[in-house]
Amino acid sequence: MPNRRGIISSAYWSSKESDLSAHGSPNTVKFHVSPGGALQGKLRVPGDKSISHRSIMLGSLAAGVSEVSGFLEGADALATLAAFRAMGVEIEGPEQGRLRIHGVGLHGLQAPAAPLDLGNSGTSMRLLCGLLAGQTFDVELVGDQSLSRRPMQRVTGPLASMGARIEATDAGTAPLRIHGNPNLQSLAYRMPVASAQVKSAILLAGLYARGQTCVTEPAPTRDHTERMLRGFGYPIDVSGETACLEGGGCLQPTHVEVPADISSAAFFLVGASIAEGSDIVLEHVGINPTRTGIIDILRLMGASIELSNQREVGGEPVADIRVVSQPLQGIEVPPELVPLAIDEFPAIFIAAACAEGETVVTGAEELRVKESDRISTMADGLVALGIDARPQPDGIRIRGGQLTGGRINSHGDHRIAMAFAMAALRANGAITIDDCANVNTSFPGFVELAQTAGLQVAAEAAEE
Ligand SMILES: O=C(O)C1=C[C@@H](OP(=O)(O)O)[C@@H](O)[C@H](O)C1
Ligand SMILES: C=C(OP(=O)(O)O)C(=O)O
Repeated sequence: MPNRRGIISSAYWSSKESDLSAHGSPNTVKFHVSPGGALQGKLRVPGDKSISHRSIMLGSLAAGVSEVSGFLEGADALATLAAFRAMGVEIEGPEQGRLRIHGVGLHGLQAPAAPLDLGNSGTSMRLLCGLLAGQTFDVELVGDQSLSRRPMQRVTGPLASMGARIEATDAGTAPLRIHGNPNLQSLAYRMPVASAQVKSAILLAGLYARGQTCVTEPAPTRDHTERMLRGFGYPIDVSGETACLEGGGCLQPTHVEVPADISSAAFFLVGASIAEGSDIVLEHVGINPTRTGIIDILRLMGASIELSNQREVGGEPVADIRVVSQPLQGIEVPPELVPLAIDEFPAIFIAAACAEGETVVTGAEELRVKESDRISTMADGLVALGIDARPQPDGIRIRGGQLTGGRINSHGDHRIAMAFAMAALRANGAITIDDCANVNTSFPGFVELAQTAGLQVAAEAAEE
């Protein structure tokens, strides 16, 4: 409950937020961030969201008990977990990031009694479209207001050519009704958009299809599905930009160790780079090369980022990352890095606002169809803080300058909220950020961890 000063305890967050985000909640939480300060210390951010989703999905389809450690207990991954429980999978935990999933095998899922509510999570909805297309039962998938606006045709289209029958709204959005078809055809699909969600949805449908399903991507995207299928003993052939698998195999249970999420670490990479006097180490962060665009982009801007203790954990590369503050320069972000940093642009735009000169991002139109339109939401917020930020159809131009204090509407987008919280490190006045409840979708405990590191941030109950 909010206490007398309106500060919200973490217990209140964890008990309430998944409910709130799952139902297109009113604006119930705001962040108040005092200006200035520096980031210091050793931090471990929560588990990787993409890998956490996939651990539930593949663990549920395996023939036997799998264990997961480091699982992200955020609302998005918990929505996936609840969906599989509703389809008859026994899942013990999460208890401090540990789960025991009693996998039911490829053909053991049962019809859920009610629509599956995936809250704010695009990954859950798109991957489930593929995984559920070949079942023997029908399912309805629903989400919050933001998820109900996001394009689903990119998965329902290719899945339809495999024989999937998925009804959507006229706009191609959720709610989705999946009519299970146990006789899916295989597919060779060349994706028009660089999207790991589309690639994964088709590969998951391919598990149920007769013959070989192949997906070719226009540029590399995160490959956690491919790596984890291998970890579950499922043969998958990746050659160049094409991944292929045969349907009808069997997943063997395994132990998935989820590394810390580089997308959550990104806020601290940027915060420590921009705030003079900062020196932090982020421990045990996943550095899969399909996710490290943020490191490459910040280094091109002049950031001081060192990796140490590089190792492989459960099929994924991991490292400790040290960041020391450095003056940044504006750059033209190489378009080939865009898919490798796709979720990190809200944070990168804050780095750009603190850099000397202009930063130009192109080839990033995908940002317009995330939890919010991240190009216009970020541009509006930066302009509100006195920065020259010009949205373009496929990106943005940002000229670095002095950030002022001000009030930001995050439009319920977790990454916008956290990015602007870090901006306060370089602002000359306080920043208030509205509509922050959804930070819990990807980063439970953000406020507490950021406070520990030195950010003067408080979560407060918003006046309703
Ligand atoms: O596969 C995944 O886990 C994800 C893929 C990306 O989406 P797209 O596939 O739409 O680029 C990313 O933005 C999302 O946060 C997670
Ligand atoms: C885009 C994101 O997630 P999703 O697509 O799963 O909602 C994100 O976390 O930034």
